[in-house]
Amino acid sequence: MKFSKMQGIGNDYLYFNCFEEKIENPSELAIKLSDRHFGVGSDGIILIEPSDHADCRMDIYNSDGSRAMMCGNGIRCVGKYLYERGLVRKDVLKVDTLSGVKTLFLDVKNGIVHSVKVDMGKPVFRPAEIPVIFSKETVIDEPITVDGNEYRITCVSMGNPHCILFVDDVDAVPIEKIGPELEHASIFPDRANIEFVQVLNSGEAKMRVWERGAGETWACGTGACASAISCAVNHKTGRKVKMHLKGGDLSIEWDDRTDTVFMQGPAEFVFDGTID
Ligand SMILES: N[C@H](CCC[C@H](N)C(=O)O)C(=O)O
Repeated sequence: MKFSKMQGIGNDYLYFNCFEEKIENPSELAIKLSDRHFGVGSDGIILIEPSDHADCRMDIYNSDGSRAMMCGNGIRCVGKYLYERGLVRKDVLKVDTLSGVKTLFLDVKNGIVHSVKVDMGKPVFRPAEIPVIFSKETVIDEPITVDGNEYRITCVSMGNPHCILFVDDVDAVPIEKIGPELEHASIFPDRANIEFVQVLNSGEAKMRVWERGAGETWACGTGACASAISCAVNHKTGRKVKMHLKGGDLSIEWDDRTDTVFMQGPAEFVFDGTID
């Protein structure tokens, strides 16, 4: 099996070209290969598959083997992979995912994709569709108690579930303790990605993420979108936010006319490999 290791601001996955390879049990493979001591080391694996209504289909599995609906950092890498490995020769692409078809706008110079802008679709606030078990119509700055600890949360789906908490200092968050407690909280029937956000000014925020099925990662694209939206709905920033993550920055814009969220950021190859 051939794979390409790629990363989007430090959120690293192993990519398999399923136009050429057949992957039998991706969940088991994700667990085995993601291990940073006994495997290749990654936050999960991503399958690039044929599609009859898009340029390809993206299927993502977290490092714990769970299948996810969408991956923001991953889809930018898929766009770069398709273009630079010659599967497509255009700079506007459609990638199908379990949360619908996304449109990608590639910034190409001399045949190299320098950054990718993704139409991430519309945020979803209805608890039943996130999903989160809550009695109100939205979960915006709501108090909850988990394992005896009080939190104020904002929940939104970007095709996958996100729970955002605002903090004064992201670097001081005991993420290894709070992350899994909230990821597995009973109010999240499908678990959730947990983001901790420190607002810097009306156009910038710093964040850390405890990802569902992967633990703390260096970045989460859907999480950056969910965090920027949460900043806006809580009146802490405007609708254009530069999100500073451990692995780098993402530019997020929530269009007030179309309700659409755009995410722009880099995508990089690390190395190609083969597995016997
Ligand atoms: N852990 C996520 C999937 C990966 C998303 C993330 N890496 C991104 O860039 O959006 C979930 O289970 O919903």
